[in-house]
Amino acid sequence: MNTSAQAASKQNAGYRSAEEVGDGMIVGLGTGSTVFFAMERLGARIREEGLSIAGVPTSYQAAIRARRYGIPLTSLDEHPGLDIAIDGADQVDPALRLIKGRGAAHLREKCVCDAAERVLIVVDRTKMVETLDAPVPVEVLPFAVETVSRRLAALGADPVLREGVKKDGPVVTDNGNFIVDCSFGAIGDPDRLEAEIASIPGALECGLFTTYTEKITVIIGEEKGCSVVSLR
Ligand SMILES: O=C(CO)[C@H](O)[C@H](O)COP(=O)(O)O
Repeated sequence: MNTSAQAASKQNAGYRSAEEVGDGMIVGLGTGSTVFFAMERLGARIREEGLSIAGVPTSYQAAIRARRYGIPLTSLDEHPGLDIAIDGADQVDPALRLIKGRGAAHLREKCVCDAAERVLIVVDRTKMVETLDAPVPVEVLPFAVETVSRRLAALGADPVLREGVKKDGPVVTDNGNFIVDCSFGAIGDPDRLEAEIASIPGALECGLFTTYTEKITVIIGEEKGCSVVSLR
């Protein structure tokens, strides 16, 4: 898919997801280029229709974007139950299991996903795969980065500490932790792998999302229009 087709697909998915948001809702706001289109459209609905919502941002980047689009912000402390969350993904399999975290925001994104009644995942078609096989990001307590990396290697990964692009040294997340990217190749049993990673002390959260499939709706943006997939 060329870049302009991909941008149009992301925009269509993002805009479509914003139409699912109703007056008075508390909305989880994911991180990434696709969900930013959703925020842009939500901002337009606030201005044009008087839509009244508040968003819980999953990163500094999401908070900055939401403010720019005029979306009032709140927190999980104030709203531990969210009506809906909108987020992107790096890969989606036919059972609606996800790999997330290219933007290193998956720890907060998982908290928001867990707190939401419904979750809209906005992607372009390149993200839809038969088998999850992208590197799985793991947010790691810096104190334990070596022990966690050893345990991840024992699970079959090739763990790589994520380095900054416009910064020397490791990427530091919004929570003050490191990211270790783990290539496992094709992941035969994502549910088990997520549980195994969760059992490692110091591995704070991984980018596999396997337990929310029943409340997820995937909006797949196409160059023209969208298709919608859910298990319900
Ligand atoms: O998980 C994420 C950030 O942690 C993003 O949602 C995911 O990387 C998709 O991003 P994009 O919409 O820019 O392709």
